[in-house]
Amino acid sequence: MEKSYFPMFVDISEKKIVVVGGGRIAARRVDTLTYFAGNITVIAPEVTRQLLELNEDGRIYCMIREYEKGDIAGADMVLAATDDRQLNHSIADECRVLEREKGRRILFNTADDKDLCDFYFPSVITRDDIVIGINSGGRSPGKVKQVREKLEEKLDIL
Ligand SMILES: C[C@@]1(CC(=O)O)C2=NC(=C\c3[nH]c(c(CCC(=O)O)c3CC(=O)O)Cc3[nH]c(c(CC(=O)O)c3CCC(=O)O)/C=C3\N/C(=C\2)[C@@H](CCC(=O)O)[C@]3(C)CC(=O)O)/[C@H]1CCC(=O)O
Ligand SMILES: NC(=O)c1ccc[n+]([C@@H]2O[C@H](COP(=O)([O-])OP(=O)(O)OC[C@H]3O[C@@H](n4cnc5c(N)ncnc54)[C@H](O)[C@@H]3O)[C@@H](O)[C@H]2O)c1
Repeated sequence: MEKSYFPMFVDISEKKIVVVGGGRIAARRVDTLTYFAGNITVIAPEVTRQLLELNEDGRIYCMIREYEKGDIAGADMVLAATDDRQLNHSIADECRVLEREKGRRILFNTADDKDLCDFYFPSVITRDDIVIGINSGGRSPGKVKQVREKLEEKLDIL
């Protein structure tokens, strides 16, 4: 049976979030996360201008260097979004080892392999107190984007 993912609205305001990678996808996700979370670290040798600005404003903390094993040790949530598939996968393994050996509970997401994710990154619309999350269970991310754009148009005329 095809799985569907439950839209659970979770308090991540004080969770420690580590994002590995600082390109287009990481920047898009960090932009969304800053609305919900106050403890975000980005680790990458190269980061987008948008991420640098968030760092300068003190909204996130950027470590401008390559990922090193152990960087995720204290994290509650980890997003791997590098263009190095092997690295993304080895961070997934590192999370699983920390869980097994240290009893840690880390929510892991990687942008390049839906089968390794504990959760999927949603498409998000925020309007005043309303938060809308959209997801297709990993089957149609392109369609999810279109639905978000259509909903935003409708909300704009309300
Ligand atoms: C919602 C959004 C959030 C965000 O990313 O911010 C998001 N993907 C978005 C867009 C998008 N993704 C892709 C394209 C180009 C192709 C196309 O057009 O189809 C576009 C369009 C674009 O970028 O324009 C390619 C892609 N996506 C995934 C893989 C890997 C795989 O399937 O295994 C690959 C191949 C990568 C490769 O080539 O290696 C996987 C995932 N992408 C997810 C989320 C998760 C649940 C998705 C769902 O709900 O089904 C999931 C499962 C896991 C995760 O990443 O959390 C965002 C729309 C935001 C918005 O605009 O509102
Ligand atoms: N889930 C999605 O929506 C989606 C959509 C398109 C692509 N992708 C996947 O996401 C990946 C990233 O895409 P992008 O467009 O952001 O790529 P990008 O090339 O813009 O960025 C890659 C980032 O990874 C960083 N990086 C590389 N090696 C690193 C290391 N050793 N340690 C830390 N950071 C390192 C780079 O410095 C850079 O910041 C793609 O390779 C693709 O597999 C996912």
